[in-house]
Amino acid sequence: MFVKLCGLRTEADVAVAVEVGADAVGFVFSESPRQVDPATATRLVSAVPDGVLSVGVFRKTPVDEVARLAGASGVGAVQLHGDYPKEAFEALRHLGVPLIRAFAPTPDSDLRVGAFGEELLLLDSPVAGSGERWDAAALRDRVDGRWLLAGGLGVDNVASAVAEARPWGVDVSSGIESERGVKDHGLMRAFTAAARLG
Ligand SMILES: O=C(O)c1ccccc1N[C@@H]1O[C@H](COP(=O)(O)O)[C@@H](O)[C@H]1O
Repeated sequence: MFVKLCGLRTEADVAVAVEVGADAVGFVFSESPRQVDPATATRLVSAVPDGVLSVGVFRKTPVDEVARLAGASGVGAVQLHGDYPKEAFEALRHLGVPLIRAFAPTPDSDLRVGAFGEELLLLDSPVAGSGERWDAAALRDRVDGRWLLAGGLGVDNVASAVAEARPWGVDVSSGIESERGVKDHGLMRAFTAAARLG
């Protein structure tokens, strides 16, 4: 089970994520209570060791700005969250890093991994980063391959959510916080362990 811990803001957050065995860590570049400025992001990315994927998370940021920020910070992957069209993924291909297509699925969504040229699909609740739980059980018959489940996951529900939806991995932000934007290191550890129980 691939585990991504998202919205990290301090070096201590990164150190704990690495220690508890996260596969990926996310840094939010766009407007959010978890936003990190470019200099902080660059510093945090450089603290992520080989073998752990550092992901730059973007929502509503223009694509040329995404390219500039991702390139300058050295992130190992780019997550485009929301309504980015296929052309946005094509425009970022030159960065040479894996792209993650993240959105809230509707009955009409194209759920084929790679449909927009992405390496990973991330299916989330309607309001990204809100901690809102949603019913993802029906997805297990609609999507397969390298896809991450996100949205309202926490220590108490991640194992059952994984059993129901059968994702390749999980992603979490709110469920590992003591307050919005502040990571709880105990919850980061407990979440990572719980995600891998099933
Ligand atoms: O976490 C944010 O503030 C955020 C901002 C902009 C785009 C995506 C964001 N987070 C993503 O939301 C889910 C986690 O949601 P939850 O808080 O666990 O419900 C995850 O994909 C994050 O990358």
